[in-house]
Order: sequence, then structure tokens, then C-alpha cells
Amino acid sequence: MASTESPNYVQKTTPKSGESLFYTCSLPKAALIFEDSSFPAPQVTDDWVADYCEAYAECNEEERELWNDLCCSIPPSHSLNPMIETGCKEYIDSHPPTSELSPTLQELINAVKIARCNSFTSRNIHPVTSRVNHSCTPNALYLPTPTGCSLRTLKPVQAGEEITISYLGIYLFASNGLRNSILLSEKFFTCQCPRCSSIPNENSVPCEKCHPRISGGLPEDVEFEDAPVNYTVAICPKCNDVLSPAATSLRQKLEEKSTAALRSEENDMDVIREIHEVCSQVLGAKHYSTALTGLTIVDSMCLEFNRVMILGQAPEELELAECVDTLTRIFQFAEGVIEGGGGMMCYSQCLTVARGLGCLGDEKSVAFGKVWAEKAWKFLEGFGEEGEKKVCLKLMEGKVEHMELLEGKGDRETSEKPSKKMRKK
Ligand SMILES: C[S@@+](CC[C@H](N)C(=O)[O-])C[C@H]1O[C@@H](n2cnc3c(N)ncnc32)[C@H](O)[C@@H]1O
Repeated sequence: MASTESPNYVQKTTPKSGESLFYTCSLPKAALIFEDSSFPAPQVTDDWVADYCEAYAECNEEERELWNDLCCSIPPSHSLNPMIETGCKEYIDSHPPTSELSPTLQELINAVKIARCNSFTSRNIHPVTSRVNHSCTPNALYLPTPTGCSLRTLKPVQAGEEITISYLGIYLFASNGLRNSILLSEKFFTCQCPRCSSIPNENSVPCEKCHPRISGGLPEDVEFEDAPVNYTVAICPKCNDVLSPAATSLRQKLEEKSTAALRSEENDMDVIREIHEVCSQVLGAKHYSTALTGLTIVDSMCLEFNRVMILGQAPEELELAECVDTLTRIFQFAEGVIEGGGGMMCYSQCLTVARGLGCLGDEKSVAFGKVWAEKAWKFLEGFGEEGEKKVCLKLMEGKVEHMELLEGKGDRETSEKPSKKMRKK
């Protein structure tokens, strides 16, 4: 049963999800569960098969044993397999064996398949963390460190609970359908967690009958969530109206379009802005398509604000106001999906907005900036890097000094567009 033990976790085999880690004691929020090492990190290039071959070839015997012991859930019929085999053959052809330690073709194929199922940020493999299963309501957070990674609790946990993290990056906030299509295509399993078997609300839309559209769109107060709204995917809980086939088809098309735009490498901001506008008019602010397209827009605005602030200037006031508006809705959406999710999803954007408002310099903006810093602090207090925390604390005191602020700029997880994040756990 247990093969690895420490004060905080124990490894057990479970019928539904194989090897799994469980808490052995109760822990408060943000407690360190364990620190883990990394196997040599492969280079991060598009040629990931060759990268993993290189990383495996560089491992010592003990590391290879740990690597080979990890699970491989790619089904034999999966379309990735021929590609992995070809890549490994190419690697062997360009790196002919030089000693007994040189890996064989079969060894490399196996190692790359395992890596595909177990790799973390920067494509590292961590021997203990690779035993942690995914949940769409995770209770732990994976944090990369210079030598490996650490796991911390996202909320208070009890002894006997399973340790779970999210493999989904920003798509943790997507619908049941999208989350599972990503997990299936990229991690080769269908999630068995409680959120996946409950009725989702993040892809629900305002009921057509309770909230009639005005010439195709929602009234502004519904679009922007000021009014109380009844949500439905199929049947409205209040008026029992059934979502019409036309509305269902429109919802699906918009979801598909927004997902394609978000996951496209091109990251065309004009297209994303257009889709975001339609999503917010038709699906409302509580739909994940509206929230994720909104986050991409906010991200690109924050990037620009940071550029301006590096030069010691304040961001353009109107643009900052637009960014604050969108970020407010995104934060509310994320909190509605997962408790504490606002900070997880967009703490670095909250920090940029706080800094931008502070830079405007007038009393009202500085005070508003403090409020945004406090939002970021709720997450950073437990999980932030020292530099980020220092900056955040200063902003909470209303202090804004351009150069000092730059020291702690740490756009970790959420500064990337969602498509890139998905390659991480
Ligand atoms: C990184 S490994 C986690 C440890 C793994 N259970 C093991 O036996 O070593 C990822 C694999 O665990 C399984 N898994 C993780 N989370 C799961 C979940 N929520 N539901 C079902 N299977 C899951 C899947 O087979 C997945 O490919």
C-alpha cells in the first residue's frame, strides 16, 4: 500500500485513479505539504520528444528508475504514439549509443510516454508530486521553486483527505465539457471528481424568458451582473422555461469560437475582443467564455501598463478604467466558481491594476489601488514570492515608487495566454 511516507502525506493505491497521495494530518490554508526535487529539466522547445529523450539520457540510474516507476496512461491506440516512436528513432539516429548507459529505443519511447503523462511546469518531472491526482476543486497548489517544486494547501484540510491539484491551468475555470476534453486529449483520462459530476454553473446562461434579449443582446444590467440573474443550461430553475434549440446552438457556437481563439497560438487580440463582446452580450458575465476572453484582454492591457510604468509614467486613465471594469467581473466569476479563485486566476493583474491606480496619484485612485492590492494579498499572503509580497504590502500602504515596484514584478501563472498555460499542470 504505502511506499513513501512523510509527516504530511502517505501514498496509497486507489481503484479509480491509481497511485494517490493522502494527508496524514490536518493542515491550515497555505501550509507547506512537501518540497520535491526535479529530474533534469528538458529544454522547453516545440520538439518535446527530443527534449525528453535528452533529459532521460542525462539522468543517472537512480533517476531513471524513479522516472520509469511513474504511471503511463496513454492508451496503446493513441495517435500520439507513432509520433513519439518516430521522434525517439530520430533521436537515436542522431545520438548513436556511446556506452552501456546510452538508453535503448524502447527505453526512450517508454520514458517519453511517461513524461507526457507526468510532466509539470517547464516540463519537469517530480518523483513525489507526479503521484498527486487532479481535481477540478483542488485542495493544494503546485508552486515551482528553483530546484523543483513545493505543494501548499489551498484551504484547511483534514487527515485522510486526498491531496489534489489542478492540471488545467486557467481552464480550471472552464465548463465541465471543456475541462474534460482537455484532460482527455492532453492527460488521457476523464476526471472523476465531484465538480465533474455536479450541475455546472460556469457555462450556464441567463434564462431567455426571465431575461429577454433586447435585439439579440442582454439588457446591460444583466450583461454586467448588477441585476439578480437566473441561470440555465437546459431548464430555468425559476420559470421552468427550456432553453430553445436556437439558443443552445448559439451558446455552443460561441463557446467553440471563444475556445478556438483562446487556444490559438496567434492570440489575435482584435478577434478576442470581438468574441468577448458578443459573449458578454449573449452569455453574460458569469459564463466562462466571457471570463476567459476577458482575462486575455486584461492580460494584454496589463502588459502595456507595465511597459509604461517601467518608463516612470502612469497608464492612460480611460484604459485603466476599462481594465478595472473587466477585471472586477473576472474576479467575481472566479470567486463564484472556486472559493479563493479570484486570487488564483488573476492576482498578478490585480497587482498591476493596483500599481497603475497608485501611479495616477490622486487620493481617490490611490485609495482604490489599495483595495486591489488587498485582493491580490489574499492570494499572495500564502502563495506569493517574497518580491511580489513586498510590492503588494507597499501598495496596500498606498506607496508607489516606480523602480521599487519593478523589483517585485512576478507574473507567474496567469500572465501567459491560456493556450500556453495548458501545457503546464
Ligand atoms: C500525474 S499522474 C497522477 C498519479 C497517478 N494516479 C499514478 O498512478 O501514478 C496522472 C494520472 O493519474 C490519473 N488521474 C489523475 N487525476 C485523476 C482524476 N481526477 N480522475 C481519474 N484519474 C486521474 C490519470 O490516469 C492520469 O493520467
